[in-house]
Amino acid sequence: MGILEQSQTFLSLAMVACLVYLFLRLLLTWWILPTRAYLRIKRNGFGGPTPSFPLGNITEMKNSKNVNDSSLGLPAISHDIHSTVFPYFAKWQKTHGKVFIYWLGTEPFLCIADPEFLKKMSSGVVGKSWGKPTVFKRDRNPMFGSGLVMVEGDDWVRHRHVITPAFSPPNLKAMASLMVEPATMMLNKWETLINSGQPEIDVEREITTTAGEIIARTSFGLSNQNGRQVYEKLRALQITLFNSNRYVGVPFSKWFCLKKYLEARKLGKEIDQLLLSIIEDRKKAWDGSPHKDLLGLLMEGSHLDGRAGKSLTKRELVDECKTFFFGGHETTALALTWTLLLLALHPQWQHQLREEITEVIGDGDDIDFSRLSGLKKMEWVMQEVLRLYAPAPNAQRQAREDIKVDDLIIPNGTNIWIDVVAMNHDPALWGADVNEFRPERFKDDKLYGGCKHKMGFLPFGFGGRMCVGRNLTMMEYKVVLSLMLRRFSFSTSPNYRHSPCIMLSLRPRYGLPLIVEPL
Ligand code: HEM
Repeated sequence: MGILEQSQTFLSLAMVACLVYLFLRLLLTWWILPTRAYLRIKRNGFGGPTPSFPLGNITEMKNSKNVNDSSLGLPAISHDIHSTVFPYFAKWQKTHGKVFIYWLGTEPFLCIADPEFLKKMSSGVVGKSWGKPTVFKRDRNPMFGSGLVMVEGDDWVRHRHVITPAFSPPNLKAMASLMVEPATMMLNKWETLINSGQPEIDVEREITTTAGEIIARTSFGLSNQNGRQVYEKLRALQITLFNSNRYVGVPFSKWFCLKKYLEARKLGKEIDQLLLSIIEDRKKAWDGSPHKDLLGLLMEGSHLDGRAGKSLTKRELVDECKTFFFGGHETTALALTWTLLLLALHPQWQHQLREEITEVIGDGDDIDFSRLSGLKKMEWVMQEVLRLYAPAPNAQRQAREDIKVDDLIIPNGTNIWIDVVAMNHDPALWGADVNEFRPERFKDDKLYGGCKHKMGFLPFGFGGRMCVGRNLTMMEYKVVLSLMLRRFSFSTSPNYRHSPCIMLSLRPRYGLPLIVEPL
């Protein structure tokens, strides 16, 4: 055999070896490991719908009927939404109970809507020992990168250690003033629209834009051109990622929407560059007095000197800015949006809140931020809205060790999906009036609203990984709602179609048109 033939044979063998290796790896990743994990979980006796390869239960999920998708207008409004937003979970729960296994592509998930099981499962696991499902990390990388939502272990401890002080009450108070201008601009625009004969306003779209502007100001500032560009590109990234019909967990699914994927990657890189340039500019201009936004506070907390174990790198700061934007903007906007729907449906509560605002913070143009904590009824309303229409409809985890629950073992690597909406609408936890809007249930029990189990109401998650931005949200909610209720009253529009749906968060599928009238 000549040298040429020998090298050709060698190349062919090498190619075959590569293909065999690739095939075995894929088999291992998509079939053997998940099946092994599944069998280990199933050994505990959990049931669940039968999966198929490679979609798991996705086909059934996509084909499930949204039973309340009403085009019937107002009479059809029901707050009993679990079977509307998660029809497949509602169905599987009836057959398999409140803890069962379902599959996203080749990834098995343990779905939990039983607070006692959740309590037992999480009691021995500290924040740093929880993982986040790898399959979501890949999917959401352009949004969160290695930000707090996704990091694990000692990295999570380090991030949380630097980030938590930025959300301290004095820092939040300084941020409150950044919220007033965008909210007032939105309200001025509403007044102009009403004066020009358009009293019906899609408040969801308006509030989402304003909340985006607020979170951008509070996260990294919008005072220079780069800040504004980051904000615009972050919004474009969000639309790009969530307009694609994704098949999370399905092998090669990324390639089905390659164009969107490449677009998101390009936007992601541009955003990173802009944020890096903001960080560099601030570093150069550093005079010891930090900007009062979150990035400024994190840079101060990090000193950017690379002290191991105590600081965040520039790359990590970039990811945290993106995390605040994506974690904090839509959730808060949706809390406000659903509040306006419920207040429009319950004018007596609208009236009560307006009275409270006048009593506690007065009815001038300014807001004394130190008085916001006196808005107690507004807090009950917020809690009740988060219960009926949880903007974060689930919490997710991945076990990083075997977890014992009584005689059962949740094996290392198990993906966990906590069905918050199911628990919030469970009559066994809340009583027969579970689907009624009754903010007063939080009067004597401001944290749990009389829920029969302390793990049954988790609007901001649980344990060490509970939402770091919850006090910022509470402040924004009070500032923006006070400004709105001082100037306008809200009533329902016949054009509203009640169809809550999940697009990462829980949102009104067709927006929220309301009739807005100046007071
Ligand atoms: C109504 C508004 C909000 C809701 C309903 C909400 C809900 C949640 C939930 C359910 C979690 C997961 C907790 C867990 O896994 O146990 C979470 C985590 C998180 N949230 Fe929020 N959130 C809101 C607003 C915000 C805001 C305004 C920010 C930041 C500016 C923020 C930043 C974060 C971060 C960084 C995490 C990750 C915490 C960690 O893993 O240590 N959130 N949030």
